[in-house]
Amino acid sequence: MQNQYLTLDGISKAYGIFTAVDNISLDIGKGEFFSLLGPSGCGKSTLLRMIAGFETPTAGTVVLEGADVTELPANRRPTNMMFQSYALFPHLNVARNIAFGLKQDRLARAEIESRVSEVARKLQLQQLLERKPSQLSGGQRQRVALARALVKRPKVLLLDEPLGALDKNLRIETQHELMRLQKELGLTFIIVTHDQHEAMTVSSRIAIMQSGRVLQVGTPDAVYEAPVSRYVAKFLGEANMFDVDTAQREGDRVRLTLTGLEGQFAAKLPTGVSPEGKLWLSVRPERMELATSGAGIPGVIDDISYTGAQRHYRVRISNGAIVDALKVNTGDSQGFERGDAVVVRWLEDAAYLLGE
Ligand SMILES: Nc1ncnc2c1ncn2[C@@H]1O[C@H](COP(=O)(O)OP(=O)(O)OP(=O)(O)O)[C@@H](O)[C@H]1O
Repeated sequence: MQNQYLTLDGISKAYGIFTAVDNISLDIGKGEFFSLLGPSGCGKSTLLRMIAGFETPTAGTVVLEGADVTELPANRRPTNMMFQSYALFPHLNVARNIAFGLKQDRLARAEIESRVSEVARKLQLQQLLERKPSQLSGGQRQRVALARALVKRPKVLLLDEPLGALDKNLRIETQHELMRLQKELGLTFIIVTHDQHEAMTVSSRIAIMQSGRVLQVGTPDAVYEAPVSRYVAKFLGEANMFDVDTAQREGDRVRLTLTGLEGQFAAKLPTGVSPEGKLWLSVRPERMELATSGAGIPGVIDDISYTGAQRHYRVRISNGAIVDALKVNTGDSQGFERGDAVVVRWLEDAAYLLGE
């Protein structure tokens, strides 16, 4: 990771007896595009608001560039939050909306004008400065909301579900726009999202949260390829889970038997974890191989769905469970038909041993 820039050390936030954020420690590097990812209510907004200074932690510290900012109010921190576009002032034009925060800070008029025109140029808003928010498209409103946050020249930009209001195509376009801007400006972005695709697309690293805690932190690749638990694996896409009967550790690998299936299987252990309690062997659907014969678990194609780019096979295997296999549509193969007898198998490095 890059240099430690923003450090959260043992941060908690309790509301009465309810703990929304529970003892989180994180190091975020300068220039990172960092995502807080988790389901509704897991505490990601509360954590972001503590970084911003809108909430005070009940325990722990926030250190930015070596300075403890835990008790500093939001307007005195070098952070700024981008709010959803519906928070724009409807009666002010784009230029005035962007300038609003700078006026509040009592900057000189010439300084305000030059900053507004600079940010308008970066966000391609020059032609729209006289318009009111109601005269803009959703995507344009979003850019104004972003301009309003960036014009204050924060060192860390905080974004809480910034693209939630956009339709799918615009959302993808705006994700790329955000990535471009983040690189161009060299700023640190911290984004809150419950959308795993979004987090995977934009982030240098992701923190996956559940019930006020961080379960795993890593690059999109690392968390997808080597999740530390069943929960993380399922949250970041699809995963086949085979019930484990017995597990025997051999270094960073495990020898396994699986419920209702003959023979021995092997899996990797996620780094730094020794899963306990109920265990599963996990294989991603795109790593699942289907063949007509040879070694593997026998099964029958139960259902096929075709999504254009991919074929999704549901295979009923010999212990009665359903296995999902995804195949890229290369156009040159007919694939399998419903009712075909197949064997399913995977390369050993595609399998992980996971606990709850
Ligand atoms: N001011 C408050 N008083 C009491 N409880 C709160 C307060 N703010 C948040 N909470 C609770 O803390 C928990 C975490 O809320 P938070 O908004 O951080 O979740 P989130 O992960 O951002 O969810 P969402 O994606 O739905 O916004 C929730 O159960 C919420 O009800």
